[in-house]
Amino acid sequence: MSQHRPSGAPGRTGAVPALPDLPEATVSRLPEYLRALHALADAGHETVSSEGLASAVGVNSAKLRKDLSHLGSYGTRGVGYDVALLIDQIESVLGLTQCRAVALVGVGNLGHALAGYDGFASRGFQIAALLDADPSRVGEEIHGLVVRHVDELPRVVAEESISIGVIATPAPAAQAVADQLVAVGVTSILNFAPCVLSVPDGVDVRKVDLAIELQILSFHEHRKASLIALPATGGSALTALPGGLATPDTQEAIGT
Ligand SMILES: NC(=O)c1ccc[n+]([C@@H]2O[C@H](COP(=O)([O-])OP(=O)(O)OC[C@H]3O[C@@H](n4cnc5c(N)ncnc54)[C@H](O)[C@@H]3O)[C@@H](O)[C@H]2O)c1
Repeated sequence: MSQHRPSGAPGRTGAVPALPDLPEATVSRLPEYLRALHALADAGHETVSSEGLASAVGVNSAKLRKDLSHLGSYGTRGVGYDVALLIDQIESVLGLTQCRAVALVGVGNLGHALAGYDGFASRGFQIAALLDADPSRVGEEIHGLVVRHVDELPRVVAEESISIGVIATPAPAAQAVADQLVAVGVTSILNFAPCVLSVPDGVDVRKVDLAIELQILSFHEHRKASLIALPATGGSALTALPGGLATPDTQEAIGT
């Protein structure tokens, strides 16, 4: 779901060693491996087979081995992967060895829910600033953070060393907010507004749209219903929908 990811774009610090330019699909699966590995570690497992980890994540084991080979991680024959080591490797590649400060712009219904969510801290992210354009929201305290006016963005980003911006404004305001974030040096944006953002080279944008995910699930529901409705005549079931759409991978991540 990345809207823009120029290869080799420098990060803000520019001080990190060169990392392999991994396939985007691999990058999107690494957080899922990480989550499964943390669960295995919490349950006391020290090693895991590629099949075990693959099934915990819901991918096939060949894909998992290929993904992990990009990290130089091949496991040990007959033993599998060292859970703690693999956690370290994935966290290192994802840049999760440091806590990243996040600014949330737009503190309405969705913004409130995000601001109140405890789960980011344990994954290496700290919501360090809440900003909104509505003066009536400015000054409100949510989870110990006071909402500030969006005009304060340049100062807040500098003070809090913000590296990631989250946009939870209505769609018509989102591009202007993205422009403001970029202007103050933010190079990664997570966009919840249902619109496509235009950003310069070197800025990564990911978008989350639950309505789109629901529409994809709607397709699967529609397809399953069409298969059930087909008479058992021996014809190809996949002709029930236009183009014989085969969708083998029905478990896709939402991309968060
Ligand atoms: N991605 C998803 O799955 C998902 C789910 C729900 C909502 N949304 C989207 O998230 C966005 C927020 O939804 P909501 O229900 O919280 O809306 P909301 O109206 O409750 O909140 C939006 C907030 O943005 C603020 N705002 C408006 N313009 C601004 C600007 N220029 N700078 C800073 N703040 C500004 C408003 O003052 C308000 O507080 C919408 O675009 C909505 O479509 C996405």
